[in-house]
Amino acid sequence: MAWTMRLWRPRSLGVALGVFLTIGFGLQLLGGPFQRRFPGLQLRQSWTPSLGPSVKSCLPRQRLVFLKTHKSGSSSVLSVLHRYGDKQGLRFALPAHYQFGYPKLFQASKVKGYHPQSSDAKKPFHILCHHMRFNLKEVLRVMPPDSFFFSIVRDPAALARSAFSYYKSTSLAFRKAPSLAAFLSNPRAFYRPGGRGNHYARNLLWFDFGLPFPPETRVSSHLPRDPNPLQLHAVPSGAGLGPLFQPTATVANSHQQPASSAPSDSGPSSFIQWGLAWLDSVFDLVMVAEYFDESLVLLADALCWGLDDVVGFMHNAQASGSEQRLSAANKSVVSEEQQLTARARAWNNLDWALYTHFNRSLWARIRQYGQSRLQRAVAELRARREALAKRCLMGGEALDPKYITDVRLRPLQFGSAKVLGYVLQSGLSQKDREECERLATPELQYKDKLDAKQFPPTVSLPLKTPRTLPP
Ligand SMILES: Nc1ncnc2c1ncn2[C@@H]1O[C@H](COP(=O)(O)OS(=O)(=O)O)[C@@H](OP(=O)(O)O)[C@H]1O
Repeated sequence: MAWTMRLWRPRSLGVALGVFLTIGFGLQLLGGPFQRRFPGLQLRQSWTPSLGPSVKSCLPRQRLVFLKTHKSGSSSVLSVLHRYGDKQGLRFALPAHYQFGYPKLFQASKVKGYHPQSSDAKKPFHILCHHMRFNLKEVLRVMPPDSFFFSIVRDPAALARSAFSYYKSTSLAFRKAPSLAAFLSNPRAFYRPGGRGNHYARNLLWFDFGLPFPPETRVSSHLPRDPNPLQLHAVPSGAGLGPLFQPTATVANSHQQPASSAPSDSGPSSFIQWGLAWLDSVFDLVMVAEYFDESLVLLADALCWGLDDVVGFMHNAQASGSEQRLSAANKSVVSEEQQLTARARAWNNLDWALYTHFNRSLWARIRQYGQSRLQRAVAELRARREALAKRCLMGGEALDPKYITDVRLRPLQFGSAKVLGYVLQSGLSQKDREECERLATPELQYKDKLDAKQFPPTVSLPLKTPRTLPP
C-alpha cells in the first residue's frame, strides 16, 4: 500500500485531488482492467532487447493487440500484421465491417465470433488490430492479458495535415475551415467540442488511446461512454516521468528530435502524466511514424520475428503529402510551414505530450538495443524493401490510383487527396505474385480476404427434391 501513502502526503494532496477530479471519467473507463493486466498496480517491466543475432532463444510472439491510431502510418503496420497472420494461419479478431464501432469505445461484442464465456486459455484470437477507440477492459475480454500490446504515434503537425485533407468533409470543424492554416490560426472559430467528427480535429491520438480529456477540452455530453464501467480509485504508481519537452539524444545524432515548437515549457500537467504513465503500463511498444523503420526493427526484436516478417510497403499515403514536401523548398513556404507546425502542436497539446513521450521512450530503447546494431538492421530492412519493390511493383513505387485498375489493389479513395497504391509487375511467377499481392493489398481488401478465410460462406446444400415434381 506504499503507493496509497505516497498519494496522501500533504505535498501530493493538491496534485492527487486535481487528478481525481479531472480524471474521474477516465478511471471509470480504465480502472478495472488496469488491475487485471498488472496485479498489484505494478508498472510493466522495462523492455529488454535481445542480445544479438547469434543468440536466438525466443519463441515468436503471436498474441498481439495493435491499437491502430488514425493518420499515423498505422495502415502500413496493419499490412505487416495482415501478411504475417495470413501466412502463419493466425486468427484475427475482426470487426463486422472495417472498424470496431469507432468512434465509440471498443466493445468485445463487436468482434465477429466472440463468445463471452471463453476463458483466457480458450480465447480464440491471435491478433486484434483494426481501428478502435481503445478500451482495455473490453479488449481483455477478447485477448489474453499477456498479449503484446503496441501502437504507433506521429508528430501531431504531420498528423493534422494528413487528417485535415482526409477528414475535410467528415469533421464539422474542418469542413467549415477554408484551409488548415486558417483553421489553426483561430481554431475556436471552427471547432466545437463534440461536434460531428470533431475528434479528428483535435488530439486524435489521445482520443484513439481511449484516454479521458481534461475539463477544458472535454466533450463529455457527446462522447460515447462505457456502458458498464468498473471502478478503481487509484492512480498508477511509479509514474516517475521526467520533463517531457526536452531534446533527446539520437542515433548518430542525425535525427532532429521534437524539442522546438513545444506548446509548453512548464512540462505536462499531472493529468497528462497520469495518462502517459497509464499507457506505459499497458503498451509494450509504441512505434513512431517518423522513425518507422527503427520502430519496425524494435518490433521484430520484441516479437522474436525476422526482418522479413516486418518488411513491407507504405500504405495509405496521400498524394498531397509529397506535393507539400516539394513546395516546402520555397523559403516563404518554409516559414509558413514552421508556423503551421508550431500551431498544430500547440492546438493538439495532449497529442504533442503523447508524441514527445513515446518518441523519447523509443530512443531510450534504441540505446538499449545498440545504436550501430540498429543502424545495420535498418539498412538491411531498407535493402530488402527495395529489392521487393523492384521485384513486385510497376515503377518500383506507389502510384496514382488512376493507374490501378485491379480493384483488389486499389485503395479506398477518401478525403480531398488521392490515396496512392500499387500495380504489380507483369510476368511474375505464381509464388512471387502471391507474395507481391500480399505486400500490395490495401487494408480493406485484405480484411475482406481474412474475413472470407475465417468465415467461409456456408454452402447451402441443394434440397433433395426430385428434379421433376410429381403432378
Ligand atoms: N512507413 C511510414 N512512415 C511514415 N508515414 C507513413 C508510413 N506509412 C504511411 N504513412 C503515412 O501515414 C498516413 C496514413 O496513416 P494511417 O494509415 O494511420 O491512416 S488511416 O487512419 O488508417 O486512414 C499517410 O500520411 P499522409 O500521406 O500525410 O496523409 C501516410 O503517408
